[in-house]
Amino acid sequence: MTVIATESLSKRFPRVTALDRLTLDIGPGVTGLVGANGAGKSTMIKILLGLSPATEGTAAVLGLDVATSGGEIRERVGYMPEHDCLPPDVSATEFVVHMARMSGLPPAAARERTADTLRHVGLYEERYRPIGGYSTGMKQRVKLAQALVHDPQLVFLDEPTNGLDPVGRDEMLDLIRRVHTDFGISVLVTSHLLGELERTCDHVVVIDGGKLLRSSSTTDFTQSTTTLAIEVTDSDEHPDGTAALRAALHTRGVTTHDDGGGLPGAGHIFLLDAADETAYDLVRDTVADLGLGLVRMEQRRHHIAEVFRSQDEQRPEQVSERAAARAATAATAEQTGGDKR
Ligand SMILES: Nc1ncnc2c1ncn2[C@@H]1O[C@H](COP(=O)(O)OP(=O)(O)OP(=O)(O)O)[C@@H](O)[C@H]1O
Repeated sequence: MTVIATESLSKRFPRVTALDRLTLDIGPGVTGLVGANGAGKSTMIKILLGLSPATEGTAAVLGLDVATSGGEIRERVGYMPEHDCLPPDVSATEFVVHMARMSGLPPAAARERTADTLRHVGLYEERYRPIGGYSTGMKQRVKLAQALVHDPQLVFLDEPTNGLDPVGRDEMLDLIRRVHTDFGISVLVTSHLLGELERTCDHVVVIDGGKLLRSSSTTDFTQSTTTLAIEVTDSDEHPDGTAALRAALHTRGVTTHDDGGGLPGAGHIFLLDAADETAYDLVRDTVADLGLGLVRMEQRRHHIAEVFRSQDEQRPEQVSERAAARAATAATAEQTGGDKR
């Protein structure tokens, strides 16, 4: 089943091509639309909502043509805009009830749905306080609630983690995942951070400068590697268990590497290439011979940003330097919990 389909979709402004012949076929579930600032994410959402006409090409949302059925699409789709657009003097309840009424719900149903939705996004206790006194995270939740209150089939969430600290981002990403798992609502969520989408999304679409770089399931992006990450305990006999194990493996002909991948506890973790299962047995036996405890032996998965770095190395003519630099910037920003502004 297709939820969003575009065919050679383009949007040209006088000075810039915001979308350049984008062809996509997106199914149900949680889909991430990722790209740096100015990549064309918000423009795409506005076209899909039927709010802004495409210059060329076609697009359909839930089987409805965006050029002719904008009203019907907006009845069935929720939209969380990127920028702060909330009235400061009213409470979350008043605002969300108002938005529910605008969507056509009768007064009693609007109040009931508002209470349910605010509970779902974790704002139930605060629902009668004026929005002006809310934190950024609470405001993002109000924006999410108003997008969900009319029980849409699909929601567009434009940069919902913007301005949030790492804990707030994790909570928002969990909430987004639950929008799909608890209510069966499909989600299109945009982000400029490649890495945060791999935990949340079933499918990821990457655009750069309005062009499609890749559209794949998240598991295709993050296939397992043949690299093993190993972590062991220290012992009285081997106060640096990691060094002892690496030396022992070295004498048995196995080359190990430092972990450069930012796994938790990096420094105590090292990597080795495991071409086949004998490597697992060798590590297990060597750890046992040394009398150490094995904390972790796991196959590493690719991170999405790494995929772009390696694509750039392999196919420089197809993936622009600018795209790789942006991917790297996004990955760095994410590691430091940074925000784009
Ligand atoms: N109404 C407009 N008139 C002219 N140019 C526009 C207009 N809207 C967007 N653009 C340009 O189109 C390009 C894509 O913008 P868009 O807002 O879709 O990017 P984005 O990926 O959502 O980035 P951001 O997260 O910064 O909003 C940018 O170069 C932007 O300056």
